Amino acid sequence: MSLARHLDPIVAIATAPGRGAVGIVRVSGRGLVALGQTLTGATLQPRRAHYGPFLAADGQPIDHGLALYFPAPHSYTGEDVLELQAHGGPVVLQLLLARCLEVGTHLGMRLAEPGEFTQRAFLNDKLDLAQAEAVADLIDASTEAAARSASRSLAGAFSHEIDALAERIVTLRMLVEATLDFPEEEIDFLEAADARGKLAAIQAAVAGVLARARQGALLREGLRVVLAGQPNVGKSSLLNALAGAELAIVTPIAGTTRDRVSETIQIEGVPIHITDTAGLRDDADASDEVERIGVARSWESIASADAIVFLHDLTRWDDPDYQAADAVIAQRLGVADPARLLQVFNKADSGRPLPPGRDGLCLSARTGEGLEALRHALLARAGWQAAPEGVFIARTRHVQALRLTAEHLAQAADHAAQADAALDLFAEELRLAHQALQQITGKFSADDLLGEIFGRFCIGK
Ligand SMILES: Nc1nc2c(c(=O)[nH]1)N(C=O)[C@@H](CNc1ccc(C(=O)N[C@@H](CCC(=O)O)C(=O)O)cc1)CN2
Ligand SMILES: Nc1nc2c(ncn2[C@@H]2O[C@H](COP(=O)(O)OP(=O)(O)OP(=O)(O)O)[C@@H](O)[C@H]2O)c(=O)[nH]1
Ligand SMILES: [K+]
Repeated sequence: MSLARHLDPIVAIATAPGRGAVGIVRVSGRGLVALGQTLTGATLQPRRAHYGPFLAADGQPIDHGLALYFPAPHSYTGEDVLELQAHGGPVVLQLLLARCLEVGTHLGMRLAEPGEFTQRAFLNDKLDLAQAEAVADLIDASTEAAARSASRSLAGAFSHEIDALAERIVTLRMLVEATLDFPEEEIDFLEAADARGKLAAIQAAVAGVLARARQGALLREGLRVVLAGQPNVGKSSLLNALAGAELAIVTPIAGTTRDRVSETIQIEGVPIHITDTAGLRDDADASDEVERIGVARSWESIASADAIVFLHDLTRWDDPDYQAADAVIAQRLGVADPARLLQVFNKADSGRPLPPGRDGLCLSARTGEGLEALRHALLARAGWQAAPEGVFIARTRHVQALRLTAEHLAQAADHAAQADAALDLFAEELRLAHQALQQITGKFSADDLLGEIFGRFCIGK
């Protein structure tokens, strides 16, 4: 992105759509002193709230509110930032937005694209890429633990770990590359500098960060669980019992929306997206298109689920029709990876034991007995183990970059282990490991990656 382009002032409503006590219109760019002057009729002091009118073209106030001016580089974006904090009505905010565009025409003022304020913060080195992503993850967090972790990542907890690893790889690379210039010393180099020992220590550190990033990604993405089973086995009752006081904070983001067939709960702060697959049984004789689509969706959620809870009814186990219908579902679920399947027997309060020859968890959605065991089984299936305090938020992208780093380091170790170790190959693997690691903080990244990351932000962020 050229310098000239990211100096174009941008403007957006920063607060959520709809009515609110206060609403903010935010501008970032250059030449904002004059803009503030025209809009408020006053000379704004840096970083000091100014109360007064926001003026329309005819000199009449659109509203009275607080104006805040942050001169570059000491602002969120690193550019001049002007905030108009008005009364939070949609019409007031639209009028202010239009007024900013009007007054800023000669500056090239335009509406901001989603994530563009944060993208500018990234381009101006206010935030690295992992921190910028954490901004979005903080806003989208559906549990308290996810929000706390995102906040830690935003403050730099994750980035610092990555930078420290990168630093250690750089030190080793410098040693190796210095030696490459003196071929006669190559033979002794690996011994003298304890390159193998240093590499092993870095590998261990990468493995540690990778394990924590996996936990962070789990906090962000959550676990997708599908409830499968015949009608009346107690799927809804189980969902309600699990939800109980543990409903995650529900947000309007696609996928965490609570509706008839899907709900997000939390277990130890891990978001658990549960989908009920009502209608599973009927797909063979689905009577209409709507039903067929419903059934197809059920199978889609099963295909993409991290865990499938196959629920059975202990009180009907002796009924041959019930068993036959269960077998049909079992057969269809059998195509799914058996490691994802949890066999769960409901209505244990009836006093019926686990059917002979069957393996699974017995519980009662009615009394709550056995629920704790199910919660633990779900978390274990997810691979959750960390205490939320030590966790930073992370994304699949980060986990993949760390895996790639670990692979290149392992390759480097292989080269170093050979009797006639090829130092140039060793050096090349270290370079690739370093590059993979830097993708996380965006010090090495492709433009299309940036577009993809910032394009998913909400408008005004
Ligand atoms: N009104 C308002 N509230 C907000 C934001 C905002 O843009 N406006 N934020 C937007 O996301 C978040 C806060 N993020 C911010 C980050 C840095 C700076 C800032 O002025 N940084 C300067 C000075 C730092 C300092 O004094 O220590 C700098 O980095 O140089 C401001 C807001 C949340 N709350
Ligand atoms: N005794 C006993 N009855 C239960 C238990 N859980 C659910 N039930 C009863 O079983 C019946 C069916 O429960 P639901 O939760 O509606 O079952 P479902 O699987 O969601 O049913 P569909 O929505 O038709 O698929 C209700 O009468 C519940 O009260 C339990 O743990 N013990
Ligand atoms: K039901």
